[in-house]
Amino acid sequence: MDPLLPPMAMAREANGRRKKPHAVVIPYPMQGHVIPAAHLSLRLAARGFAVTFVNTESVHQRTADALGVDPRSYDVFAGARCADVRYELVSDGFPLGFDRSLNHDQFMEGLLHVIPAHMEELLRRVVVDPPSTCLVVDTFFVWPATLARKLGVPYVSFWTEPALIFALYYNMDLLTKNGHFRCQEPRRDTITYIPGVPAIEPHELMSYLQETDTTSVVHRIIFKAFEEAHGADYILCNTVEELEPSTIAALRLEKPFYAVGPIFPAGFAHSVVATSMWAESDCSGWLDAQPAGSVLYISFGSYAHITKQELREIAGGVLASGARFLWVMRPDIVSSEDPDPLPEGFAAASAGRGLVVPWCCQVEVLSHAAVGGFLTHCGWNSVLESVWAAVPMLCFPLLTDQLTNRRIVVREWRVGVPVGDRGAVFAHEVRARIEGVMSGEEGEELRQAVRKVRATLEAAAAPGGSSQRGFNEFVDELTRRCGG
Ligand SMILES: O=c1ccn([C@@H]2O[C@H](COP(=O)(O)OP(=O)(O)O[C@H]3O[C@H](CO)[C@@H](O)[C@H](O)[C@H]3O)[C@@H](O)[C@H]2O)c(=O)[nH]1
Repeated sequence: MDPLLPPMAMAREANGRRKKPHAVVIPYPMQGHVIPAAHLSLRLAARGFAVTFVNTESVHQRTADALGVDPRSYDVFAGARCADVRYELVSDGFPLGFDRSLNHDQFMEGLLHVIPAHMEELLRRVVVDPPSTCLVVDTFFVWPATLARKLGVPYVSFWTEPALIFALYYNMDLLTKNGHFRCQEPRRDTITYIPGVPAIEPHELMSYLQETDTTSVVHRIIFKAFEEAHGADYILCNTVEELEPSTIAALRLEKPFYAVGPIFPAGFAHSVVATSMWAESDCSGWLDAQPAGSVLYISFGSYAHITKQELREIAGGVLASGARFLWVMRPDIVSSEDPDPLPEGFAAASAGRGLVVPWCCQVEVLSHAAVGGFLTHCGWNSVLESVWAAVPMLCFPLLTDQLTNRRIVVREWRVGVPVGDRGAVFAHEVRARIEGVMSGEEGEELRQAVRKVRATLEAAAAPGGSSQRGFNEFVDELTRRCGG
């Protein structure tokens, strides 16, 4: 009996039964990636996998700090006691006190050049029985196919964004060949040649594919990560088959591709795992006191920054609209060096109808009856959560997939409206859009549309639905391959 095997696996081996398959789940060390990976882990554990979940020491420390608990004795999965999830930590190469938000590019260089060595060391320790193990690793990492091959285990590439985004990155060579990417003067006409992808405009591409300087550290990460994705054995995606059928069908010609979304906490608004990297303010008392559907929820996620000028325009629009609002003002939203970036006088001018907090439990807020609209940066988790809560969106994408996600929200599903672009967002437009969504006829149409998309998500997630079937197929395949 191998003393390093998880206890459940040992018990089964001793009983002479099949070994449990072992999934090592490694999220990208960012909030929007850790949350779905944690819930995916619980799902895998519920289906008979022994799971090892790997957080970076930094994410771990921040989660413990957010909860006010001692990081030395804390396990993110402590609240999910019966789940067979072991919790491991790995260094990302930087000291815990290093400000990864302020020093973004330096941190990214670490993810490109330093973390792979730490991951290899960790995996050599936790992959004790390669035939029963698979790596379920975030697609944005630059090492998983290479390391999986070295260790003799399959690489499941976990994609936390829409299939559309995966397809565009996966086919960067086609974009390059056709002159839409990686050239000084990219073509501006519609892109019609990516397999399975409906016609898409260049300005709807992810921000990194719109940039002409492709030497940035993020570009280098994306190029390497998708080289690795080409070597993946399986793709697991937080999307829904019915919402992206042609794209998923085309990707299936390349790889086994499983659409298993939306990946949420089991009860949606209440999670048994604590994943927040900022302390959550309790907004329920304030929300309880607001009329149904009257509150605009505003948040730009965990990663992107906005400029002070953009913030000023948005704040001006929010004030002028007269709407009630709950605004998540992440302490580094402009920069860690400017923790209070709202315009002077904003608090006084909005007293009595607005609440500004550094962080909250977003799924709980979106589920509250008082919330009637979501001004969002269109991070994919936020989009899925907003649809699930049947809340229409006002879209102000900041970077990366968010620009493409806006197209899905506004043009494909018609469950949201745009409110300007980077560097071109204006208070009068923000005001008009808020009024339209919160109280106008437009809002009613959007609410009807969002209920329809929600029904699609719900059907996919229900027993017998496409995402459940996809997950079952994935579990069966991995159990067959890793079940000993
Ligand atoms: O006050 C808050 C704000 C956010 N959240 C949660 O944090 C997550 C944020 O995820 P997301 O909306 O996807 O935004 P980002 O944090 O910006 O996520 C990154 O990761 C996503 C998934 O890959 C990408 O789609 C985004 O563009 C990328 O910036 C969601 O689950 C929210 O519920 C909270 O719990 N409280």
